[in-house]
Amino acid sequence: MIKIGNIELPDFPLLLAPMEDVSDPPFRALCKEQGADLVYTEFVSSEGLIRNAAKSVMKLDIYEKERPVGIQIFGANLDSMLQTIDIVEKSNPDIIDINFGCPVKKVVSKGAGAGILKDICLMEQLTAEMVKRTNLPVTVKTRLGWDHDSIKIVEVAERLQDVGCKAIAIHGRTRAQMYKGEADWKPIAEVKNNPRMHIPVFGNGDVDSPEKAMLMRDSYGLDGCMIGRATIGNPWFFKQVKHFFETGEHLPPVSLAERVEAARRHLQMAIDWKGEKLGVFETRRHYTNYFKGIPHFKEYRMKMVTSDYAKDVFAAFDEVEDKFSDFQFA
Ligand SMILES: Cc1cc2nc3c(=O)[nH]c(=O)nc-3n(C[C@H](O)[C@H](O)[C@H](O)COP(=O)(O)O)c2cc1C
Repeated sequence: MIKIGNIELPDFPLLLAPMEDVSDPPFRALCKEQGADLVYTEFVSSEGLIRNAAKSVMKLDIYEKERPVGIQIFGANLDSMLQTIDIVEKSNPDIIDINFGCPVKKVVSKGAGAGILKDICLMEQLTAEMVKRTNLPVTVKTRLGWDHDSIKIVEVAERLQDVGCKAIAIHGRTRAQMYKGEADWKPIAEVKNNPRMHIPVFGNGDVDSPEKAMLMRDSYGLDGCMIGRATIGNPWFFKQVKHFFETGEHLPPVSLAERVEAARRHLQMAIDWKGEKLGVFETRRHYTNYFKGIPHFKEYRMKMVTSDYAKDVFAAFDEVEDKFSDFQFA
């Protein structure tokens, strides 16, 4: 069993990575149903929350059925981050996660996200103060370092642990790499193998098959696996990995009927959550992913993403189900 504070997770838990514009409550709920052991919100701006910006506040919504869930926040200003804790606690998450890994310029230029990897003392101080401010477990998601020459992830992880961080998820790339090249899990294994390390160390980066998840578990000895891109349009990935762990066999490809059903449920949950107008709008970005591989899908996608009314989108789902009932996904 793996513990994050008092939260108990099974051995080698599978975590849904925080993903902007992807990890919304309906998607997280679908991933949970398919075997995700812990899910995270997309990152939420501390400055946005303090300004009470509707877009940021909405990201704090969670469903009971998706627990345990971590709300991920980012920022570089200590006062703002502490105020943010008070706001986030009202949503009653199970975990507060700090984003020390976002590589995008507009975030790092303010010293937030991966920008903080240039100032390990501030990273440590922010974590320490946030831990003191809340009774919830505080976890960190970060990258290997700012660039290849400045990787100090073993020291960083130990310092964060020593100030009370309860788990660390590490993306095996530096900020300089952005998403280029391959994720390197060796430095993550070094963090795990540090005899002083006792909090869970989760690996992240490029897990896109059950075999790779198994490699992370068996060859790198990590405590769990955080999965991002492989789950986009594919919440079934968690079930596929778990099935492979249990049987050594692959599940058959997900059928069109299951995909249509997931898209329907995603839309319905979004409507119940935000109302028809916003629910229809916010769910549009997911359709390409659910139906990836269908030939000449554009015509149907256009119907799904240009309509303002749920009934038209549901009708487009029915049409896809009808038209492509024989289509075999890879
Ligand atoms: C569309 C997208 C949005 C992302 N948003 C976030 C985010 O909000 N917070 C975060 O910590 N990482 C974010 N990431 C990074 C992922 O959590 C993860 O670290 C990265 O994709 C590598 O894992 P993967 O190879 O399993 O996708 C995002 C990645 C993608 C593809």
